[in-house]
Amino acid sequence: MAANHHAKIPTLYEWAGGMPVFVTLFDNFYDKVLADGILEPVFKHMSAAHRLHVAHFVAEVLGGPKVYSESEGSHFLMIKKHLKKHLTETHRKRWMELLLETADELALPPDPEFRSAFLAYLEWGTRIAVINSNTDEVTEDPDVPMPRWGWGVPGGPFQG
Ligand code: HEM
Repeated sequence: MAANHHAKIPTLYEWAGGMPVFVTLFDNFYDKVLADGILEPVFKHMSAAHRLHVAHFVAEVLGGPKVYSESEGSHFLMIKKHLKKHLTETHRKRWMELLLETADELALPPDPEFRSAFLAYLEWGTRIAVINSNTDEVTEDPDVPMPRWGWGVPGGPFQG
C-alpha cells in the first residue's frame, strides 16, 4: 500500500487541473462539434455561453466550485435544456468520441484511475441526456441536487 495513503485524495476536478482545463476542454470540443456533420445540426442554435456553462457544470460534478448551480442553473434546468431535442445513440456516440479526442489532445491526465472515473460520468451523463431528450416532461424534483462524481472503485489517482 502506498505510504501516503492518508494524504488528502484530490477531487477529479483538481486532478484534471482545475477550471482552466475544463474551460479549454469544452471550448475546443464545441469547435469540433460545430465542424461535425452529425452534431452541427443539433448545436447550431446554441448560445455563445453554452460551452462555458457546460464546462462549469461538468467541473462542479467532478468536485469543482459551485459556479453552475449557484449562478447559471441547476440540475433540473440542465435536464430541461435537453427535453424534446430527440437525440439518438448516433449523436451520443459522436459526442463521446469528440470529447475524448479533445481530452487526449489537451493531455488530460491519462492514468487509468482518472480516465475510468471521467468516462463513467460521461457515459452516465450522455445516456441521461438522450433519455431526457426523447421526452417532454421532467419527472425529477426541481430541487434535485447536482450529482457529485467521485473516483469509484480505484478510490483515487494513480500512485506510481
Ligand atoms: C455529460 C453530458 C452532458 C452534460 C453535462 C450536458 C450539459 C448541458 C448543459 C449545462 C446545457 C445548458 C447549456 C446552457 O445553459 O446554455 C445543455 C444543453 C444542451 N445539450 Fe447537453 N449535456 C450533456 C450531453 C449532451 C449530449 C450527448 C448532447 C447531444 C449529442 C447534448 C445536447 C444539448 C443540446 C442540444 C442543448 C441545448 C442547446 C441550445 O440551447 O440550443 N447534451 N447541456
